[in-house]
Amino acid sequence: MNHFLSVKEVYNLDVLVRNALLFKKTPFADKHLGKNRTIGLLFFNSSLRTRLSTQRAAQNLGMEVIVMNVGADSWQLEMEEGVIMNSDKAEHVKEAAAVVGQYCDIVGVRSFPSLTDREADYSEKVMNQFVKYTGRPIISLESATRHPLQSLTDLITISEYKTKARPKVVLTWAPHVKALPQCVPNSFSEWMNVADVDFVITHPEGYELAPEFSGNAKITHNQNEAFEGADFIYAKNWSSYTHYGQILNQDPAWMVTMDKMKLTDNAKFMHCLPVRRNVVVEDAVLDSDHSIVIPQAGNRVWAAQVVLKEMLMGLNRKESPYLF
Ligand SMILES: NCCC[C@H](NC(=O)CCC(=O)O)C(=O)O
Ligand SMILES: NC(=O)OP(=O)(O)O
Repeated sequence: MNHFLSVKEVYNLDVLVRNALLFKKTPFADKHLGKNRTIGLLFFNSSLRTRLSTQRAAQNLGMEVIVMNVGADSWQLEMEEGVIMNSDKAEHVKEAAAVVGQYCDIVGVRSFPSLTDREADYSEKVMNQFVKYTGRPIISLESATRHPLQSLTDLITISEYKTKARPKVVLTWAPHVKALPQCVPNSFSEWMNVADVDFVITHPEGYELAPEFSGNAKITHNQNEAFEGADFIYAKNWSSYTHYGQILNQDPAWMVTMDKMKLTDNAKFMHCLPVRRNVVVEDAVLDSDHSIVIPQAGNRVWAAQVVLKEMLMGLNRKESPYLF
């Protein structure tokens, strides 16, 4: 694995999930692999889980970790090519990314979408600049359109908790007070569409995801119908893709409640977190046995660790091609 930006870089999904669960049993089995290797984690946006779990995963592999809140601590970066840099942005990504590449063997980047310029966001302008100029393998820590470490975690968690060979997995839109990215639902859909699950998406009208992500999923505007017989309920708010970045609906009737969970086949409740209680999902669900959001977040470590292991093995192969 060179870069990790989407499910497309994954050669064998089943093996990746199985190896992640092996790390859960023996976290330090590959402690030697990251010796004298450094990962740099660059955050343009806030994070709790991604930052700590990736750091922990790297440490489990024996790596050194450097973290920077680019949005707050370093220079503001210019992402456009060929511009006159007379605004507030002091440094171009061409230099910044290349310099970070001098200090690190692998670089992680978190950069949310603007939600104002759909074309720029969906062309992954920022992430691609880092891929182009860092000269190192890049791991997405949530980009403008995807959150692959989260989706791998979700697949690992579903594999762990499923009680049927082919569970029914429902992605449901839920209300929110802010306009949020489509990354998590895009990415979740992309991964579920290649996994062995019965995948259903439910959302109000106007919240259709980009077709490249929703793919062949069953889509319904009837949330109750979607919940019937479900084994997993995955809740998430997102802003509109078609009316780009807008909030079209804040109807509290879309909140996940205990009454709705009763329609399911005793489903597990999942959310990537952070979650707003009693807006997205009511307390009663989050505090019940339905909720697996904490072990789900715990699995972020094993997802990051299995991806970093693949990347480290790739680096070793490149540097010592005759040993492999
Ligand atoms: N990394 C996981 C989700 C990050 C982001 N959520 C948020 O920004 C929530 C912010 C709030 O609730 O104020 C999102 O939806 O993509
Ligand atoms: N789920 C997730 O990515 O959480 P953070 O935004 O806290 O990293």
